[in-house]
Amino acid sequence: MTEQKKKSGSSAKSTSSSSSQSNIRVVARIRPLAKYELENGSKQIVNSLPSLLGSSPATGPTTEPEVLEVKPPNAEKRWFEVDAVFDGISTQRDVYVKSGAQQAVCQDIFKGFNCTILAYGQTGSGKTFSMGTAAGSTEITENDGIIPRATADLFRMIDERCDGNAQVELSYLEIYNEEIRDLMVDDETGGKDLRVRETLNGEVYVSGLQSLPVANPQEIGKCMEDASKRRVVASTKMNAVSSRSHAICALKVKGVLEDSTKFHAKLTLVDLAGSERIKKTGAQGSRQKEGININKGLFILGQVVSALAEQRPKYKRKPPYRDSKLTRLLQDSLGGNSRTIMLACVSPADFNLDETVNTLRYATSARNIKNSATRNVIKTISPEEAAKLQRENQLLQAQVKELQETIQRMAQDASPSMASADTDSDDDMDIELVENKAEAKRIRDLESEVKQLKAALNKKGGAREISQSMADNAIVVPELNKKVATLEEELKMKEELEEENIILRQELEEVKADAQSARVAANKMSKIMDQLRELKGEEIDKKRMEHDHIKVEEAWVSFVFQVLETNKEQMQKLRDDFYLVARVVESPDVLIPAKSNSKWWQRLGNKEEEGGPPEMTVDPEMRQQLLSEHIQFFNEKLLEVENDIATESESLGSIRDSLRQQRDRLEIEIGSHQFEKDSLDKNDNDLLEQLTALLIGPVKNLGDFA
Ligand SMILES: Nc1ncnc2c1ncn2[C@@H]1O[C@H](COP(=O)(O)OP(=O)(O)OP(=O)(O)O)[C@@H](O)[C@H]1O
Repeated sequence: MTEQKKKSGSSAKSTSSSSSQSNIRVVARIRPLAKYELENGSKQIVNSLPSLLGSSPATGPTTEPEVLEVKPPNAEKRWFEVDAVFDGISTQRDVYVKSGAQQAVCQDIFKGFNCTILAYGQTGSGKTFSMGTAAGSTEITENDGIIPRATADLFRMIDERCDGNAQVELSYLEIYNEEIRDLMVDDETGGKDLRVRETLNGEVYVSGLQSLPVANPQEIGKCMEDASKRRVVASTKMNAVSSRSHAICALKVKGVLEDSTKFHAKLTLVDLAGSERIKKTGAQGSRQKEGININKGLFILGQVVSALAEQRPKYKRKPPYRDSKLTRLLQDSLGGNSRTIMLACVSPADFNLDETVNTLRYATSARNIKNSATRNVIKTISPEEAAKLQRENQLLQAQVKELQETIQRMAQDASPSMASADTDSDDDMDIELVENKAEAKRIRDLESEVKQLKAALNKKGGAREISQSMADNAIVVPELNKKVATLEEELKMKEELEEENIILRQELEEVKADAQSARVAANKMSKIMDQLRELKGEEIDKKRMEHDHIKVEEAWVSFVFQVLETNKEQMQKLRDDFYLVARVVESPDVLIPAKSNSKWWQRLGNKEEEGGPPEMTVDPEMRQQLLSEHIQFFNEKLLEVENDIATESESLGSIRDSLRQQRDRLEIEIGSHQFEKDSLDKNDNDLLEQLTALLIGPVKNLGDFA
């Protein structure tokens, strides 16, 4: 069966409805660290905070908000509040029950509310895992996601509450590269590039989308299994089986409950393609084009979410539903006639920090979106009401009969005059008899009118046609009135929007002016930074020169030191010589070695001879005297020189130490100045960029919007 009008949910005319306003329910799921994340050394930085109320067993949706903590290694912690948080050890059942999905399927649908369950998040964050695909088997297993659980519960409830008196129809589509494809049929049989249409009362539907009756979860499982094979998936660096399209599965349910209440509702299950950084996924060629289209659709979705979530009346704007197929089809789920649960899936790894924070930001703002879900139910009437209506009906039937008889009589009364009007020749004669020609024309016109009336009355069902047209008018008039009211409302909204537009433009101008001053400030800052860098450079050069100078001085001191050391050695040698002489003088038997001690020879009163002093022996008395005299002389001299050297080397040593200290200090100073300079170089552009983004970003956004 082809679904001609895939209504987006508003109640049909015959349906009595009551509407309820509720916020979108947002839950978050943190999957365990993936293999690729473990391999690249990622750390877990996203965790659920233990609930103040303790963890309750999964018996129903959570009633108090829960918190999720993001703790980046080098930045401040952040917290996000959502309706429920699931972590790496949460089970598929926990998610189904505590998110509220089970309640939507088992209760809300049977109250006649449209429900949507939508998974959102970065590529590879666990959307498909959480949503799952319908299982072909009867048993639900631990790993089955929301879809198989929902379809199993749906049919169980139909058995319980409708005694089998219900019909379910399934449609399944994907949006791939901004093209809608019917996943229930092969491409060759059509189902490609389907159009989104809108009825006069604003209901959105996909023209030509198949909607197949299904009798049990297994049939759904089979259909979805076939459909999943048609869905576009591919392997990327971040997910071996990455969904490259947004998939929307809808189950339309209608039936009669145990108390004879008729209801109809739609359960929409959405598995979005994941947002992705093209660089991270390594997507190329057609994969890259897919990625861009995926991101575009999700970007518009983000815009719709933020427009709907805006709390400040001044900044409220019309959600841009029409800017993408995805948002047009989700129009009822976001801010419309549906009870909606949004499942935000995130990775726990520091590697995906930016994407996780983005997803959670959207998630928390989506919690502000208010939907107005309408109950699509028809209450059956009481026996008293039925009897009253029956009486009214009989009365009406009698009136109709009476009217029909009157009309018939009128038709018969008209017949004799018509009989005379039937012959053209008689007519001509009568007209000739009438003198006043104008009068004759009037009579002829009247006669033709009567003729037409007679024909209409005699025609089978003529009376019914007339009363039908009256009834139609009765329907058309209120409808026209309704349309006029809608138009008036739209006009009012338009005027309000125009007013808002003017205010926004003024604000835009103001922010633009602010941005201009921000730019000037940024330029100034850049110049100051240049100067600072220059100054730092100069300071480093100065310190370097000082350092080099000290190094030269230190080298000189070391050199002097070395000279002194040499002197010391020579002194030592002198002392040795002296002792040698002393020994010679002491012993009468030892001859003075002539050449090496010529000075001593002279000191003994001898004259220098060619070839050095001859070997000789000396008078012992004289020798003794000389000995003591020279020992004393030498000792004094030696002591003097040794003292000098010691003082000299002590002061040189302390000079050298202080120079070393100065040099070390300068090296440290140069190092820290260099580091500061490098940091200035590195942070300069970042700072400027950040400042510009901070001050100019809002203007850009406003500019886009304007
Ligand atoms: N809670 C979880 N527990 C265990 N494994 C998980 C969990 N969530 C996701 N995974 C695994 O992580 C991988 C990626 O998950 P999934 O395909 O569901 O991501 P996705 O968000 O649908 O990605 P894409 O947007 O690229 O389609 C899969 O191998 C899946 O089995």
